[in-house]
Amino acid sequence: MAQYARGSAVAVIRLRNPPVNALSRAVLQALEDGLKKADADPSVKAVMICGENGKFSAGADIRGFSAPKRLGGALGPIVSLIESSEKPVVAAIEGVALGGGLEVALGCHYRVAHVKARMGLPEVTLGLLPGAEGTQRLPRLIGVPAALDMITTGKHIPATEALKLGLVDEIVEENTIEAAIRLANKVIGQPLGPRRLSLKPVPKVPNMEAFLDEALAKVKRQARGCLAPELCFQAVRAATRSPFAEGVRRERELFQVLLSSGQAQALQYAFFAERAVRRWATPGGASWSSAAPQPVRRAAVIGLGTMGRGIVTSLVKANIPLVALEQDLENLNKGRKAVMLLLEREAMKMEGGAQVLDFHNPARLQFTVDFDLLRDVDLVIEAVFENMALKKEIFHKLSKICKPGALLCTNTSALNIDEIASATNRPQQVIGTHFFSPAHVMRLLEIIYGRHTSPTAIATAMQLATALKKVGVVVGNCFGFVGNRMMFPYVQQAVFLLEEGSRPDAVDQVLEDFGFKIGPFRMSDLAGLDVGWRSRKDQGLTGPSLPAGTPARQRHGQRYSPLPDLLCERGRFGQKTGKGWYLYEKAGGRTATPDPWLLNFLSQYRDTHGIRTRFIDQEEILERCLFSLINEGFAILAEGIASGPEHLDVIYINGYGWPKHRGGPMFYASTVGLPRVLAKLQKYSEAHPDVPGLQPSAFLKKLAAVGNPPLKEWMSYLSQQSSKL
Ligand SMILES: CC(C)(COP(=O)(O)OP(=O)(O)OC[C@H]1O[C@@H](n2cnc3c(N)ncnc32)[C@H](O)[C@@H]1OP(=O)(O)O)[C@@H](O)C(=O)NCCC(=O)NCCSC(=O)/C=C/CCCCCCCCCCCCC(=O)O
Repeated sequence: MAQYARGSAVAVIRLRNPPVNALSRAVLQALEDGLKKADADPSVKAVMICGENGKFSAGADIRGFSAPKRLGGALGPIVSLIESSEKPVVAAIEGVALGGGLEVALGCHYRVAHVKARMGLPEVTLGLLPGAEGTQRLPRLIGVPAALDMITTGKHIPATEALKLGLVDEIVEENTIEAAIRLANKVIGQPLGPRRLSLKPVPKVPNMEAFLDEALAKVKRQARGCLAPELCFQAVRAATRSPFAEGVRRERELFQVLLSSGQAQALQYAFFAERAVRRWATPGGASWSSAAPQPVRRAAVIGLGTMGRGIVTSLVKANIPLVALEQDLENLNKGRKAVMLLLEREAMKMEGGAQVLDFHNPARLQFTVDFDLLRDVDLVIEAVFENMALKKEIFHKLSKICKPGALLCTNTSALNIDEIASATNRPQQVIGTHFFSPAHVMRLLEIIYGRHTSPTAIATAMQLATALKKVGVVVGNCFGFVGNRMMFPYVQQAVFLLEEGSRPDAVDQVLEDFGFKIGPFRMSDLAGLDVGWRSRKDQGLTGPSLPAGTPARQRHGQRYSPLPDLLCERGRFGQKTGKGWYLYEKAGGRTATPDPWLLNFLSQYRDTHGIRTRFIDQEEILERCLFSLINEGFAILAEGIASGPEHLDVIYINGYGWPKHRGGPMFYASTVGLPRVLAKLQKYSEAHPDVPGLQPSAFLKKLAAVGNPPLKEWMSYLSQQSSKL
């Protein structure tokens, strides 16, 4: 709600809806009532609008957008009411003024912000646009280029930048409310016409149309199939072409298009899913609500390869003092140089730069080859090569050296956490922390608990994720955990499609058109084909340990494609060697071009194995890749490896380039409809009976059989299923 109070000549309207003062129906009604009351009271000469508990407002109540009676245009008229007030209205912006919250502030005649406040119009990230006249007022206040940037990206800007842009009139370090009341008193009686944004012209840009054409091309390039950025652009363009009232009409039309779009539903689902995964739970009964994290005052990272360097950079950026350890001086010096380079680059992007990060100070970042320096750290992240024997050796050493309470984390993408923990005297403090490359950039942190991992250890790893500004997702221990386990059947299908007649660029194109940042073959070339090759050799699927007489295209009675192994045997590791599934301009090059050699090689391969080349259409490519990945997701849920479909979706959006506007694989399955996913899997499985990844999971079958329930009810159908944990 909003609380109305009158002190001296300034009436105060305080938005109140904890925790972020979202604009619900009740808040809007109270805001409107407060404005009318102030208007009717002759002793009130000015109005100040602020938010409860140091937050102005995080905007419209997002849950309201999917409510049966949606409120689209409900806020615009209230913003107009504020602007048309004959008494000056001042916004006191503390904490955040986002979305509809900022639009309320734009209706005010003056804006005072606390220096630590953040402002933005993030509707685009929810598949919407600022539908309370924000697309028409903001360009009039800060100009078209800056407004377009804020509205089409949804970025939050700090108060200091808002002041430079002219978005706020004043920033203060002390009491924002007092400063706003002071300003309100000062401006009583001054003309309000020049302060009404709807009356201002949109500032001219030299050659506006050329500027807009270029801006549109950029927006389209970055949107990759997401609708909202382009419609945000169109709404701002309307401000440059039409009078205010007409621009508002256009904004409303576009808002309604977005509001009813599947993309908006997917993006809003993703918003809440990211928050839901913070409330982790394990089948054993441990949960976020009862487990308390341990403080991490000092950490250590072991191994300064690609992953270790990124992890060190992340910890430094999070202001956690640490020791970085390598096995010998040569690797240490190489690693130190690379880390320093990364940190210099990161510092350049930050206000205050290197001084803020303080990474030249050995008390904050110490490089060593001496394990003894790990005695007093609170947490260690081991990030060495994916080799079980090596990891066990390190964990054995750690359990002897580290203090009893230290948390021992292993950065692994697939290895068994329990086996690693078995090398220590404290398996309850061993946990998997699967970072994604580059570790200082990628937001996902998969947190894997083992059989003995304590709730405190999980809570501490989750707290670490928050400190590193990452999304931590707690999952159980199985080969590949959640992300890579779902990725295996996806990549497997992609390779099978090549065997049957497709081409790497055709498969990639279909998945990139779907919205993936990068298709499976480009991804594999980027990551390095040798990584999977090594793992397959370790598993005895290829290489010298493969028993003589094993059929080329079969392992353990199932279909297997040796294609990736054959490329590796020819030294084609991807970008690093200049050739893999594609050809690159040089070793380390990034421009992928289809390689005639590979196409010829594929055709010879098919001849050798008697495979009849057939045309494979886009639908089959998409369905076989995505539905096999989704199918594995259902198996993971049934086994209790993840506690809900939101976990899988958050992992895929933040770690695997899944297009956010499609909500994640499990949300996508819910939009396709589970009976359809099931029917397609059954069809493909009949055609390829030797591919277990295409055989529909029992959980999917059950959900389809009970009538395709909504995603949020799926887990309730598991009660009768057996959990492996
Ligand atoms: C930066 C944040 C604000 C805070 O971040 P942080 O401190 O990390 O905290 P969080 O964990 O993210 O959030 C805390 C909890 O608050 C919930 N939350 C946050 N914002 C909203 C919101 N806008 N609506 C609902 N709930 C919100 C969040 O889910 C957490 O709770 P939980 O853990 O999930 O339980 C950060 O939260 C953030 O970035 N928030 C989103 C900001 C944003 O995107 N704002 C834009 C919203 S869209 C908008 O404003 C559109 C305007 C166009 C015009 C619309 C006109 C219609 C208005 C009428 C609406 C009427 C609704 C009817 C409902 C009813 O019946 O009453």
